[in-house]
Amino acid sequence: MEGEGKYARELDVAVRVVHMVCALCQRVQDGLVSASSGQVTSKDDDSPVTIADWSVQATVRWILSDIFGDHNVSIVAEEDVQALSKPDSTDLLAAVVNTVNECLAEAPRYGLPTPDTPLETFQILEAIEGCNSSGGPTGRHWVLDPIDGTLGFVRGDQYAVALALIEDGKVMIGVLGCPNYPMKKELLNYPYRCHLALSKLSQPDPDTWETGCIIYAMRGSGKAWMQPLIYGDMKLEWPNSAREIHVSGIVDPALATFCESVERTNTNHSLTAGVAHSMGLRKQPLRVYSMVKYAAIARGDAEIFMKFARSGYKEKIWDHAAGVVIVEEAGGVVTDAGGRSLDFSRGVYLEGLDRGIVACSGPILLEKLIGAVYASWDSSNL
Ligand SMILES: Nc1ncnc2c1ncn2[C@@H]1O[C@H](COP(=O)(O)OS(=O)(=O)O)[C@@H](OP(=O)(O)O)[C@H]1O
Ligand SMILES: [Mg+2]
Repeated sequence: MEGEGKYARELDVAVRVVHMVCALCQRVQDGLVSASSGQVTSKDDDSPVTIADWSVQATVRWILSDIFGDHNVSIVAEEDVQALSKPDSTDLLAAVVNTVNECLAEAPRYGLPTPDTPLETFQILEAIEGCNSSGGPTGRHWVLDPIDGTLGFVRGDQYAVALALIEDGKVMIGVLGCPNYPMKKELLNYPYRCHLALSKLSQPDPDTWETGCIIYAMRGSGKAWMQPLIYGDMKLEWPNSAREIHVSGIVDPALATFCESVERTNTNHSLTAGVAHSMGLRKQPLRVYSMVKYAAIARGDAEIFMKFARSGYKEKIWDHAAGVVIVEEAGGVVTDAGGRSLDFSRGVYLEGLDRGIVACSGPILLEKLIGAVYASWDSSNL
């Protein structure tokens, strides 16, 4: 099991807290999908943010600070309090305060501490603001994407909660909560809403893992693990049916599946189509929101992931850290398009990235993929 090693305590806490906030997210997503409007706010860059983004960030900060000590915890995370502090955001802020307190009240079921009294608004704002570290080459930094794939989240589709721990510039542990990624991989092939409609007709069955999963790994263990999400009144009992996961053994491009971003603003679909053609991939791309794509590679449900953002866009560490260590420990490889490892030591951004990010189930496919990127690059219109 994963219970040994320098980061055993951190991993245990990280897995528990991700389980807990996934339940929060599912409640909010159910509400969003059935509500008509008014629950999604736009940030200054026009990207969407919901009460779940802030609530997850505040909850994770409170738990990590309580367990490891406020002054020992540095967190690099996606959200700030700007939109939440506007004069017309009172209802939004009240909803966040409620959501965080509801979630923390459940903490003992996850083996986590709970506050003696509900947190006050200022404490919750402080917790969100307290995640403003910018990482760097030395020391320990937690990296959190409270909701990765916010578009998928608001559309009732795939999203992930991603928590990683970086020490001295290296990602040492990664946890991905994928509440809408059940055991059956076929379900990734069509919008999650369809599955949701079907599964609402019956109670989730833990043996078929219909409720989604948590995936995690510790650097150097050579292992990656998956647990089913708990639901209803269940208590998180370690090891919670954990099972080891591994990347796919497929090396023939004709049999390989590649996955990529849904939104064409986030990746260049015509470039990836050219690369796919050049390396002999035959299957249709699997377009999935969020870091669930890394989870798909680690679980062996897909063999290749590519992301080529438009030039000028800088990738953030919270969109990749957890996924990278999980894929690597599950037996896969993640590099930039020049075959170099991603550098998590340079702050909030993945500086020095050569064109884009690729992940493969192994070195044979990676070599072919990088060759195909070189062959396709000049004809792409980036
Ligand atoms: N222009 C642009 N180019 C590239 N990447 C961008 C861009 N804008 C945003 N982002 C970041 O991409 C994150 C979502 O990536 P995905 O691969 O999951 O995309 S998609 O949702 O499937 O379309 C997304 O994460 P979330 O904000 O957590 O959803 C962003 O951090
Ligand atoms: Mg993200």
